[in-house]
Amino acid sequence: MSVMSAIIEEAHRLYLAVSKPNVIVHMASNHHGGSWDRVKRQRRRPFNSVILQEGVIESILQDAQEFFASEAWYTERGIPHRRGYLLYGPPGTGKSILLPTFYAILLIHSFSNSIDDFFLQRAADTIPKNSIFVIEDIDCAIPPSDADENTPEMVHPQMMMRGARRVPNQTRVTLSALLNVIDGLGSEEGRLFFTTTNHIDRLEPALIRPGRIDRKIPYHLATQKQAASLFVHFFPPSSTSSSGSHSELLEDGTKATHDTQEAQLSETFASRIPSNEFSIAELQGYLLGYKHQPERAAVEFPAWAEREREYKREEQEKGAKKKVSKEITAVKA
Ligand SMILES: Nc1ncnc2c1ncn2[C@@H]1O[C@H](COP(=O)(O)OP(=O)(O)OP(=O)(O)O)[C@@H](O)[C@H]1O
Repeated sequence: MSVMSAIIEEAHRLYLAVSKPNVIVHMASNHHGGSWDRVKRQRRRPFNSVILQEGVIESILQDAQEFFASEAWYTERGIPHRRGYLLYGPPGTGKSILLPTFYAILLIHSFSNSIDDFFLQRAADTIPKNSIFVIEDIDCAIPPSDADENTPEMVHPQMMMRGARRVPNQTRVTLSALLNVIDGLGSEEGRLFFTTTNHIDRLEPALIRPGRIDRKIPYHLATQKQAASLFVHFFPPSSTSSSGSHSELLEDGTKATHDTQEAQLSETFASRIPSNEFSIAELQGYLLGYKHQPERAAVEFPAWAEREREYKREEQEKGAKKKVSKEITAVKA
């Protein structure tokens, strides 16, 4: 082996050693007209920290593994070796966090006037091998078909949380360019393509037809079972087993084991969660206020939920008033 190839092999070995526990995230940037030059490394998220309905993660993984193992099958039949997944559902349900469970991803995650057809095509042409291509919030990729010049702005779904700021809707990507990019993904070697949306109903049917999107995976607001899992994730039995403080608060007394106490607390918490009303992100926000107080976290949710509902009602009313006054201004003008 030549010195040079030994060095290359060693560099490769080191790269693998360093990168494995991490996800390498390349983000599309327009510094050089559409390249993947913004790279960050983040810890690979363990699959078991993503709390989805039973079997969802396993089925995606199995599907992806089978896809990578069947390159020859695709080639023999002349079918592009590409597989597309659409993750759709309300904000804060875990669509984005599933992605860093894979090893390397390429991410286009915010569409603005800096992204146009040229940018998109160039980024797609330079996708490194063995990476997963992700377009977040694909409904924001192209302007809505009913947009007119009087629709100067829209709310980016990720901005709909508290403190939301309106952002200009000036994306310059066309549907045909987006379709070309997705169709071109299989032209070299196997590509997994993931995209997410909060609004599946707003997507052009052509964008999600089979062959472009092969699996549509719905995400939902939290069930009681997911709420219980999240609670256990926050307060694993081992983290509090040395502290006996919470045992006094349990109704059935002192004889219960710590594991049983934890299980009881998570059940208590889950029983207070109305199914399909709050997202996991919202429940997580609530639990963060009780990092070291599992007993209080388990029982105080209803009061918090009432305040949240009130807040959302007020926000909705404000939004409705704003819309009416905008319409009045438009009619006057
Ligand atoms: N299913 C879940 N399991 C574990 N944590 C979750 C889950 N859903 C949301 N979270 C937590 O909430 C945060 C937001 O989640 P994420 O960004 O994946 O939501 P999203 O569905 O992509 O939202 P959006 O549609 O607004 O982009 C995450 O950082 C994570 O900590």
